[in-house]
Amino acid sequence: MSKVAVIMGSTSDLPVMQEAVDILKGFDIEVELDIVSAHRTPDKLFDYGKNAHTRGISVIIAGAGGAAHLPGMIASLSPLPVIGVPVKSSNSIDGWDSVLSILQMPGGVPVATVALNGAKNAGILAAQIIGSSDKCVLDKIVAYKEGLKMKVESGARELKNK
Ligand SMILES: Nc1c(C(=O)O)ncn1[C@@H]1O[C@H](COP(=O)(O)O)[C@@H](O)[C@H]1O
Repeated sequence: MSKVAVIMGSTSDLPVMQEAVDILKGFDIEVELDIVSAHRTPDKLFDYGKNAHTRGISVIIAGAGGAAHLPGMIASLSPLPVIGVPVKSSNSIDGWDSVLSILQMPGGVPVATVALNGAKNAGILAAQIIGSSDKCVLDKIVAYKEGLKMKVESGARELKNK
């Protein structure tokens, strides 16, 4: 069974990153949660990036704020797809520091960057990557999208009846 790693630079990122965990669990996808910091725990970062694929992990979601080097460094070390979540941390320059650190990767080392604090979309994207080769997960994504459509339609009906 496929597993997604959700890692972040600090426990202070957890309120944002929890949204990725919740949506993945909603798709019945196993999650490995950890704190890894390129700046504060560089040895752990190297070990994590080099070995994640050997533990049955299929996708890595990495969230960090400020000078957010974690997603890019993990992408440099791992052969797995990495989804980066820019986190608006308390000391940030309105989140732009994190967005630009994660977004502007050099050629050859992609990080699929979602919106600021966009951990929920990171979780959905990870599920879609797994779903491209796992029919069971794909069916759950189809049902999820159907739910989104029904919600909009019921909102539109309510509006018409006002
Ligand atoms: N950007 C990074 C990295 C890294 O990129 O390795 N490690 C921690 N941090 C970020 O520092 C911010 C403040 O962290 P603290 O709240 O622990 O001071 C967090 O948003 C974290 O992701």
